[in-house]
Amino acid sequence: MKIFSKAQIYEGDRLTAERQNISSTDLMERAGTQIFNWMHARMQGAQVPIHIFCGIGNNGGDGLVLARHLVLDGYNVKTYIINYSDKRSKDFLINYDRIKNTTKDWPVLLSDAEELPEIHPNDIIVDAVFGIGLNRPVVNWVKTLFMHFKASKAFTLSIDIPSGLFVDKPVEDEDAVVYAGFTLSFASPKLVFFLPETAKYTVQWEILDIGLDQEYTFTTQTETELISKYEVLPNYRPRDKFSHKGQFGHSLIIGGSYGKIGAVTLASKAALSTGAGLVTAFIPKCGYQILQTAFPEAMVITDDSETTITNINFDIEPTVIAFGVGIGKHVETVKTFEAFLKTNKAPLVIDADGLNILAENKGLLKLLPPECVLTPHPKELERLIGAWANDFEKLDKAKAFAEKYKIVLVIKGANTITIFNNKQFVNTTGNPGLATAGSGDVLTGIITGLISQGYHTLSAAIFGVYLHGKAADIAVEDSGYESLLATHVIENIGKAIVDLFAQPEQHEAAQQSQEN
Ligand SMILES: NC(=O)C1=CN([C@@H]2O[C@H](COP(=O)(O)OP(=O)(O)OC[C@H]3O[C@@H](n4cnc5c(N)ncnc54)[C@H](OP(=O)(O)O)[C@@H]3O)[C@@H](O)[C@H]2O)[C@@H](O)CC1
Ligand SMILES: Nc1ncnc2c1ncn2[C@@H]1O[C@H](COP(=O)(O)OP(=O)(O)O)[C@@H](O)[C@H]1O
Ligand SMILES: [K+]
Repeated sequence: MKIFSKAQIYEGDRLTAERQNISSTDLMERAGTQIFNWMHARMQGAQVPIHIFCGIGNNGGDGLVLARHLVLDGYNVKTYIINYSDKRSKDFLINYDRIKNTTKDWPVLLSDAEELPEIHPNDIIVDAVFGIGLNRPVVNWVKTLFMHFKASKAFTLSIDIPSGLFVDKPVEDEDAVVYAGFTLSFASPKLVFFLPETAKYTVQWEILDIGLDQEYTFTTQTETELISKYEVLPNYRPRDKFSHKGQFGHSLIIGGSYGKIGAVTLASKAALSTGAGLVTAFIPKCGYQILQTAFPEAMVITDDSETTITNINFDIEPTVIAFGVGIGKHVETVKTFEAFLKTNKAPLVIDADGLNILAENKGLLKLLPPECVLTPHPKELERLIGAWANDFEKLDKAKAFAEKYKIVLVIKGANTITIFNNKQFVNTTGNPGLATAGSGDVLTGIITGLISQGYHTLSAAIFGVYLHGKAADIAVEDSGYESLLATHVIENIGKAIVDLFAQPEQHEAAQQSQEN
């Protein structure tokens, strides 16, 4: 799913109105009505007090449309205008008149923190104070209002985006943002729903289809894409009936050191479980028996050294090479890595201490093959690109770094973001169970296994991150977060692949056809 920028959303609104020959007021009516439908389907007329807080722009206008429909359907509604500016938008004003003509219970005007209404924990708050038009910090009394929402413990439904949250800037004051239980967003989800510093402002979100011009939504190129099953499926490479293992490539996993042979075992298993034709592990001598016993499907080549990688030397022709899991940063390892990079022609996936070696020897970066995959967790990323002040700066620095070295950069975390060529792909699978030893090694193996079969490195990174998260999502159904082991993720890669082709559950299918 595309994540549109603020400018693209405004342009989509404008073009939709023009091409469908409707007014912006009609579009707002659609938006507010969709929210009403969503609430009505869930509330079925329940007389829970609903407090609707509307700003004076179009987000507030959406809130007024919703309020009018709820009033007309007999709901228990109280509407407030948050009068933070006298520059009311045209469509706000039209809907202000419309609600005044609908009910004698006119919206209450709030202009300071003295007169905030009482809100009980079982009430519902609808937050239509600010939408994507927020462009400067909110004034103090509006911040007090947002803190009042939070203190009330009432369920808060935000329209389009939690008020106080910028679409493209970091939050400066955490109290000046609404904490939403749910956000109903138009056009596309907002990037801030997925970033570590701002995801907490909405527990859940959903997109409401307001019928934006389809040509515009299909053809507009976005900087950010949200990756779910429907984005990875078109890149899936089906297998031919007569295919043989020679077609699925040979993965070489270089890594391990004394006490860290498990990392290579996990990565090797993951590569083969994702479909690599052959896997060879290149490890120090001490790991030979361990690996061959733990994972007989893999072949093994040993280094000259007993405990570390000191001399990368092999007589096979790997399709892809992974470097770094469990490898350490021994001076000899760094030397042999440099020598290896100077002659290597195979696509590369670099993880763990492989990344730390790059960070400490930045000259090596220019030796990386084009479209090489790097999979740092946040600490490794910081070592590579330096510290950042906020999530936006992190992404900017990461994009510049990826661009400079022409690499595919996989920033691991709760919503792993893959960066390539100034585009960012935000993953939607995975869960906190993955915060466990070895889960990153498994990801390295999965991505390597995909490249081995002929996936382009970028597709392999995006698809691999998706499969890794999905396998973990399936695994936690049995294990719970706490008991998830990296091994369980490997065991469920198969189910994650099968799930790509699963038909939606009946209720999902019904919901989808309703939305269409
Ligand atoms: N396709 C779609 O997505 C559709 C979107 N729609 C809806 O429109 C919403 C965007 O509406 P919007 O542009 O009117 O902006 P909104 O957020 O209501 O803010 C209002 C104004 O407040 C101002 N302002 C900014 N910061 C401020 C501050 N700190 N303190 C005080 N004032 C501040 C600023 O004006 P300024 O004073 O800078 O001139 C701003 O313009 C969008 O989120 C969605 O809900 C639907 O209706 C139709 C389809
Ligand atoms: N809270 C979380 N939600 C989703 N995925 C997570 C979470 N925490 C970690 N992960 C994923 O788990 C993996 C951890 O990788 P890494 O930190 O390298 O682990 P290790 O070094 O133990 O192998 C990454 O793919 C990351 O995206
Ligand atoms: K809002």
